[in-house]
Amino acid sequence: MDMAMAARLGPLGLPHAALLGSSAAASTRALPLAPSRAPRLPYPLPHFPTCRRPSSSSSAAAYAARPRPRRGSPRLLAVRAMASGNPYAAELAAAKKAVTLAARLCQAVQQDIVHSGIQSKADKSPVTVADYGSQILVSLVLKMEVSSGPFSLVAEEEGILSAIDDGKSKGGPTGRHWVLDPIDGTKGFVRGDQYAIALALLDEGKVVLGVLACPNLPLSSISNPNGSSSGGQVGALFSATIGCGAEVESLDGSPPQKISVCSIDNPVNASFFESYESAHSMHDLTGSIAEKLGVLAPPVRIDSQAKYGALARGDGAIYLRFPHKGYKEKIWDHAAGSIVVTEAGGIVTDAAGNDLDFSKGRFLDLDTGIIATNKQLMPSLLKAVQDAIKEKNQAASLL
Ligand SMILES: Nc1ncnc2c1ncn2[C@@H]1O[C@H](COP(=O)(O)O)[C@@H](OP(=O)(O)O)[C@H]1O
Ligand SMILES: [Mg+2]
Repeated sequence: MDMAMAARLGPLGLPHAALLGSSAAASTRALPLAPSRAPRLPYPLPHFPTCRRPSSSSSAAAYAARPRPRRGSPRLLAVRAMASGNPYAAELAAAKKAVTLAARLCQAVQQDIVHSGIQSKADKSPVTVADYGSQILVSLVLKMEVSSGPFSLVAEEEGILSAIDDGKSKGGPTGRHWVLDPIDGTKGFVRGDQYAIALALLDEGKVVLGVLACPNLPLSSISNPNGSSSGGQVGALFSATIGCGAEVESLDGSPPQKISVCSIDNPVNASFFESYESAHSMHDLTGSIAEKLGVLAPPVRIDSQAKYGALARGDGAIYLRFPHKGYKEKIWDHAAGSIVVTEAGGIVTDAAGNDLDFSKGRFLDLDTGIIATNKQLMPSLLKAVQDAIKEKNQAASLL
């Protein structure tokens, strides 16, 4: 970090109120890091409906039933479990608080970028401030709110200030690791379009919790192809915990609503999401997959894991992601989004139909692509994907 950047961040590396702007500074105050009155628990419990009990044969049930290390006082764990039935309730509440704060910072910076036309001058410093500031806020809130056990954060930004040096963690198959993308969809962020603050928790190599703050996503559903709003409330916070389903609420704090993927079983009625950036996903291949499947609607191209959120609440039926050869997917680009979709009843796999494996460190061990849809469409989607890839490879071998 250079000195100019350090000066723009206040003490402790927290973004200076002047940088946030008066409204953002006021809203930061409205969401205090510590409760103003002494509650019986050190954090407010979220209003979760009791978790559904996964069937005993499911991997979620086996996972939930495994012996787990003791974290926090036994009394606290008991109170938490009785109150919500969600063993990760405290972590979920902290994660929501963290990304909501980070989203407010990002919103203020994005407005500055869009209004000042900074992007055309190739001045990257506001993006850097939002990226680093978002990570600092999330890191500090998690540390303050979930203090038991060692703190491990796998994040996109590594080694900025000591406050976020935790982002260096390598992740892996054991222990607990927070996984953070402080601004996912940076290109969309700079353009004034969609982006997300994505935070997940890995426990023994599995994603057990995910939250996605999508400040520019309409709260109810996407009403036009680039994901922007044509009126109505904007700013959605998706969340999911393993075995407990997925929810959406407004970033301003409306009560959470359960969400589920669409139930479309005929591809003719389906639409599909993909990256806005053709450099991130091969639009020619996704077009060919859609054609083989019989999808008639044009692709809905939006940036970031907002796609996973939109899919999870049924705004569209399919998400296709096929990076160009040699690209290695990062765990922070998919951890939060994938659990939001699977807990909403969807399926997320690689192009061969295998579950994504988040236990291998900072990267996902795959190089073919990622697909997501509902259970009804997945078999025919997989076939279309494999046929399209085969055709593309054959065409390439003839060149
Ligand atoms: N060549 C590439 N192929 C695939 N993904 C890429 C890429 N270059 C960057 N990305 C990833 O794509 C993410 C954005 O995904 P999407 O296309 O869905 O908006 C980026 O996240 P960041 O913006 O956090 O860096 C980045 O991690
Ligand atoms: Mg990203």
